[in-house]
Amino acid sequence: MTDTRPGRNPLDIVAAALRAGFDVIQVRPEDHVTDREAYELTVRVLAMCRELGRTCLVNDRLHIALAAGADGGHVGADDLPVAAARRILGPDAILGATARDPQTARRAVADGASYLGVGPAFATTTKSGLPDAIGPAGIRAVAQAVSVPVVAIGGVTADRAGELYAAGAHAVAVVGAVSGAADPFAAAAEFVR
Ligand SMILES: Cc1ncc(COP(=O)(O)OP(=O)(O)O)c(N)n1
Ligand SMILES: Cc1ncsc1CCOP(=O)(O)O
Ligand SMILES: [Mg+2]
Repeated sequence: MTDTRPGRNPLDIVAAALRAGFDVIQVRPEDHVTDREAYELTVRVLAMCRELGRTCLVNDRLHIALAAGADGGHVGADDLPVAAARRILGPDAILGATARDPQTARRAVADGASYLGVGPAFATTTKSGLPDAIGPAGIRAVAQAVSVPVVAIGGVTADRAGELYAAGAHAVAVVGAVSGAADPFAAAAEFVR
């Protein structure tokens, strides 16, 4: 996931992550990023993904996903409802939804989510205002409740990704462990390894 915090260089980090072998990039423009900036970032990330046959999603701002021609989007509790997001993106797009418990997860899938982002798996400082970490057990509870892929998110490090896969995660989503690393390529490669 892109890191648009001041002082970070999202494009360089995306390039490193793709070179290391990440399959999916989610463009996640934070609130201070204008639509124009988010669109331009998405167009550039999408071009990098297309060159390598990787997938590009856009968080929250589905109009930008559509305008840029991205593969889909992701919505959470403060964003468009999943069913509305599905109507906007159409039947074939990838649509992720955030869920922290089995009930929300089942509802999101019934409403059209094609994968679920589940967390925070562990404590994180990347996003404020999050509930307590749910740990591998929380990931397992959701993974057992649905048949779509579960993506564990929040405080994920390469060291701890294995616990999440063992709990039923299909993938992990990462911001800080790659973007905050002294060597983002090496950090991303460690995840892939
Ligand atoms: C893969 C994935 N999982 C969860 C989220 C979080 O979405 P949301 O809860 O809407 O929070 P923001 O990312 O919008 O701040 C995600 N983006 N991706
Ligand atoms: C957007 C979001 N939602 C739950 S945790 C999180 C941030 C993930 O970032 P990091 O990988 O740095 O903990
Ligand atoms: Mg959101």
